[in-house]
Amino acid sequence: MEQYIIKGGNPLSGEVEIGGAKNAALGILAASIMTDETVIIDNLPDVRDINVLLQAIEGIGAKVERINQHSVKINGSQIGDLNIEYEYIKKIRASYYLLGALLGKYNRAEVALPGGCNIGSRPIDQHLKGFRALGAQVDIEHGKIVAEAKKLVGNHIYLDVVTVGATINIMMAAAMAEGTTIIENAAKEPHIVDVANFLNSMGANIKGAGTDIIRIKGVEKLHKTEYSIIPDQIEAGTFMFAAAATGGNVVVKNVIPKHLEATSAKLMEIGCEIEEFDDSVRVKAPLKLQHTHVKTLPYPGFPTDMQPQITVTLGLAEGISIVTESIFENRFKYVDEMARMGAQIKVEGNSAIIDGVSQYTGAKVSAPDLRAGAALVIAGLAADGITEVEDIVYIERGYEDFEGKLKKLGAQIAKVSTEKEITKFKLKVS
Ligand SMILES: CC(=O)N[C@H]1[C@@H](OP(=O)(O)OP(=O)(O)OC[C@H]2O[C@@H](n3ccc(=O)[nH]c3=O)[C@H](O)[C@@H]2O)O[C@H](CO)[C@@H](O)[C@@H]1O
Ligand SMILES: C=C(OP(=O)(O)O)C(=O)O
Repeated sequence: MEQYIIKGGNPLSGEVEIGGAKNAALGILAASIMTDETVIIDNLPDVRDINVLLQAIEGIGAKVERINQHSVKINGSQIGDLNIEYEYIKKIRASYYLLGALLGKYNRAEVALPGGCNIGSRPIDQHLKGFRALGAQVDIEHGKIVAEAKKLVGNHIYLDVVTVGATINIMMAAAMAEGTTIIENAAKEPHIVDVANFLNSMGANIKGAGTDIIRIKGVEKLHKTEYSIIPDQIEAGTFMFAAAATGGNVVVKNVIPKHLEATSAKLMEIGCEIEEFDDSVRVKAPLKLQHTHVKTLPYPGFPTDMQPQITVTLGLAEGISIVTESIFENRFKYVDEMARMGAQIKVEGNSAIIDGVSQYTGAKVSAPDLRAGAALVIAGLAADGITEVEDIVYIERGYEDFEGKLKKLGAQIAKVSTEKEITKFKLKVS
C-alpha cells in the first residue's frame, strides 16, 4: 500500500500551480453527456474521482477520448445504458450527478446509492425531492435510485437545506424540462456557477447561479461546447494553510482570489500576510501563529472542505482556538491521529477545542478521508521528525501530484510502498 513519508521542519517556499476544481469537474463531466454533440473539457484535474467518473460515463456507452492529461473529449450520443453500476458509484459521491444528467436527457436513470468520504450521514432527500417536483417518479430499489418521468416539467423548488449536490442535480434535470424551474435556497459555491456556465455554454438558459435563487428556463436541446474548468479553491486553500503551518512564504498560482476570501481572511486573523494578485495569492507566515475561532458554513462562509486544514494549522497557534463544524457531523475523525503527533485538540459536540502546541512530533498516522488526509500531511510538514501518512488513496481522490507540488516548495516528502523505499528516504533525509 502506498503511503507518504515526510521529514518535517522545512518552511515551504516558492510557487505552486493549482489545477481545475474537482467538485466543479464532477458536475461538468456528468452534464457533458446531456448533448449528442461532442464536448471538450479543459483544465480537468487528473485525480482519482475524476477518472472513476470518466470510467462510469464510458461504462454506459459515452465516448471518452483523452486529448492530454488535463483535457478530454466526450460524446454522449451512443449512450445505451441508463444504469450506473455500484462498482463505480461506491467510490465517488458525485456519481449522483448522473441521476440529474440522465434523467434530464432521457427521462430515466438508475444509479446506485452514492459513496464518497465518510464525513457524515449525507442524505440525498433534497435531490429526490427536486426530481419529484419536476414530475419524476423516484424509488429506491435494491440499493439503487430509479428515477423516471413521462416528461419533466419545470416547478418551484425550495431546498430545506443549502446543498451543493442537490442544487447542481436539479439544475441539470431542469435544463431541458418543459417551462421554468426556480430553485430557492440554492447553494452558491463557485462550482455551482461553473456548472451553470458550462450548461449555458451548451445552450441552457440558467440565471442566478451564485445567488440563492436560480431560474432555469428549459430548452429543447443542448449542443457542443469547449469549456475550461475553474481553479480548485480547496486545493489552493490547502497549500495556503501548508504555507502558514510551516512558517513558509508561498505564491499560490492559477486561482481566483475572490473564491479564497474566507480562507485569506482567516489566515490574516492568525497573523499571515496575504498579497492578492489577478490570478495568484501570496501567503507569508508570521513567526508565531495566533489563535482564532472558525465555523464552517456554505459559501461564501468558511468551507467545510478546509476545516481539517485550518484545525491542524491552529494546533500550532498561540492560545485556544475553537473550530465548529456545521455542515457534516463526522468530520473530526483525524483528531485522534493528530493526538499521536502531540496535538492538544478536544472534540466536544460539533466543535474542536484546540490548545496550540509549539510543535508537532512526527508519527505514523492514517488518513480517514480526503481533506483530513491532506491536513495530516500539513501536520507532517510542520512536525519535528518523520511522519508516515497511510491510506493516501483518499488524498489522491482530490489532489493531483500532491507530493510533487510539495517537493517543489522544498518539502521533504516521498510516496513509498515498500520498507526498502522507507529506509532509503530516511537515509536521504538524516
Ligand atoms: C462532490 C462534491 O462536490 N462534494 C462536496 C459537496 O458535497 P455534497 O453535495 O454531498 O454536500 P451538500 O452541500 O449536499 O451537503 C450539505 C449539507 O446538506 C445535507 N443534505 C444534503 C443533501 C440532501 O439531500 N439532504 C441533506 O440534508 C448534508 O447532509 C450536509 O449536512 O458539498 C460539500 C459541502 O460544501 C463538500 O464538503 C463536498 O466536498
Ligand atoms: C468531501 C469531499 O468529496 P465528496 O463529497 O466527493 O466525498 C471533498 O471534496 O472534500
